[in-house]
Amino acid sequence: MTATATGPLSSAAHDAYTAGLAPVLTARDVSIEYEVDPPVQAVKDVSLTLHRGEILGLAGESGCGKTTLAYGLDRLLKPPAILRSGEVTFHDASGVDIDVVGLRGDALRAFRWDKVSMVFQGAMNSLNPVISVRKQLGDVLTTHRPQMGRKERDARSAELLELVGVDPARLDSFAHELSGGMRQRVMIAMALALGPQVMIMDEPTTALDVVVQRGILREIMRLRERFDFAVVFITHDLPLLLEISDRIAVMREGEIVEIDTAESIYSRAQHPYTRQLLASFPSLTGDRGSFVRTGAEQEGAS
Ligand SMILES: Nc1ncnc2c1ncn2[C@@H]1O[C@H](COP(=O)(O)OP(=O)(O)OP(=O)(O)O)[C@@H](O)[C@H]1O
Repeated sequence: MTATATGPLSSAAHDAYTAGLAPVLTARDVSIEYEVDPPVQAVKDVSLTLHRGEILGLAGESGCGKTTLAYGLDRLLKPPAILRSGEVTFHDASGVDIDVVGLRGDALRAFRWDKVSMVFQGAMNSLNPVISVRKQLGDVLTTHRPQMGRKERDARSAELLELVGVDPARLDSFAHELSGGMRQRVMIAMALALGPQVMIMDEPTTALDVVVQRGILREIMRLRERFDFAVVFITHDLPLLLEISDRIAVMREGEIVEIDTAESIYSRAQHPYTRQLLASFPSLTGDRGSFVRTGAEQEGAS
């Protein structure tokens, strides 16, 4: 039995877990290709439901298609990438379903950031070095909330920095004056700015040292509790995903081969590839425990 023939493997515990949850984003049979020579089928017939308020971890080795899928869900694909087929539906909190693939122009711009925001791989390096944090946060608000006055924008920007654990006095700082951890927190503040219902985080902390990474992850968990957005969290770091995710989808060569609760993936993985992936992290037999979820240790300086 292959995943292609049967769809991803999952357990009865998974079905019980998802039964009571409301979907916020649904992908059906999504296929994405890079039109190069020869063409690369980066995502093959992926179906996936993200539920309101959940953290879904996307695991799999480099090149398996995680980033491409994430970009597809948020309509951020650029040539030579093309969404060959499939549907993506956003189930808005208002009760309206949005056909994401069909969005064009202003409707597409309003959807991105407003409904689904993204923290990119290496995002901390994409802050503009010659523009203050105030202006960069302010620009997101000016573009998407044109009715906001300057005072209101400033207040919201300060509030956003506070939310991500950065002193609002930093509003007048420039990127080069901030540590890597702070810059990444500012990027998360930007992603939070419009109160999205989904945040896609692609390796958001990989470039940071472990202590700073932990601090930021705990912040994301706290914010999720408070604002109830769903998170698609992408990383190679399976041990980390096991700690922070409600569910984990395991990708291999463009397909999701297994999707289950973090608990089931950890203790009862069914797919040989998932087991192989788990076995490749010796730390999983160690004592990393529930460090992020419990926040049991002191947050480091970041
Ligand atoms: N611009 C491109 N042109 C051609 N092929 C590409 C392009 N970008 C990605 N690919 C290919 O698409 C496949 C999926 O890549 P993708 O970056 O989505 O994987 P990933 O799992 O996110 O990897 P990583 O963890 O290294 O970011 C890979 O085979 C990759 O080589």
